[in-house]
Amino acid sequence: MIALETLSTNKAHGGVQGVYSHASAATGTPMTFSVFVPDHAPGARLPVLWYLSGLTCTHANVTEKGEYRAACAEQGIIFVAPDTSPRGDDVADDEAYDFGKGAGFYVNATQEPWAAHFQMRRYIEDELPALVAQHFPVDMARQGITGHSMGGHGALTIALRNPGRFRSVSAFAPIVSPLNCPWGEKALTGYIGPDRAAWREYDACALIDDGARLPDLLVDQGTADGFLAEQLRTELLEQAVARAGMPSTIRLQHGYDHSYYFISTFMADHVAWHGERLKG
Ligand SMILES: N[C@@H](CCC(=O)N[C@@H](CSC=O)C(=O)NCC(=O)O)C(=O)O
Repeated sequence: MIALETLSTNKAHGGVQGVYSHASAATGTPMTFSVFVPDHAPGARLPVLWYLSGLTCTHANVTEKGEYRAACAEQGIIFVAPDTSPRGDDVADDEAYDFGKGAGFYVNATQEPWAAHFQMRRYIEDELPALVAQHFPVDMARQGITGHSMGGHGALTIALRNPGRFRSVSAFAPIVSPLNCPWGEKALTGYIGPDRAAWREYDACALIDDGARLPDLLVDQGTADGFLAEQLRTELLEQAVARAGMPSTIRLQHGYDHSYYFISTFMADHVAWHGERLKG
């Protein structure tokens, strides 16, 4: 069994909100994540919703500001929030907020100096699920995934690359095409290198164009989001799902920005949407 250190636990909405740390083989660093486990019958196994956070975040942003616990308690869903990058003094970094620590982009870096620790795809796709399955009462046949901004990009691309693994997929204000926005071009050039063909497995629109499909999809995007026009480019996802004939619900929410005020407003909707698909 992989060792897990409990950093804190607090009773909330009848369940337990915990924060945990472990030594990650994928990143070669300690990694911290949070888990909310609703109250449940002894021996019961609950569905799990993975939430991937955006640029500059740790597990703490959504844990403190995401307002998911009441909805998860009602739906009986375990909510897991990982960090967004490896951390530590020997981990490469960049002065900018959109590259390096806090900006792992859910990729396996191949370029130096990033490759040694920036293996967030492997961490999120393989290592953390195995760890969570060992330590928490999850039913791994009932997984959903969501995320915000860079984390929305992570949720979409991980789900598209792993058909059948997630029964439900949603996103809040996701980066939909790193090939076509400055955040994505900078991060993928740095982590993966200049060959843009190698970026396609990290681009939701390219994955859909290349044949990947989801059973359906929920996206909420605020119209007053300052990143919408240049970075998020929701219209590219609308075009990709239309080309593919892929069922999706992409909602433009009038007047909402990119913050956790927006995320927390629609969090219960997303948890309920996942709950419908994760039942039984
Ligand atoms: N500091 C930056 C903006 C950083 C930012 O807005 N981060 C978002 C995610 S953006 C895409 O991944 C976030 O979730 N921040 C944490 C929070 O608690 O709000 C700037 O000044 O432009």
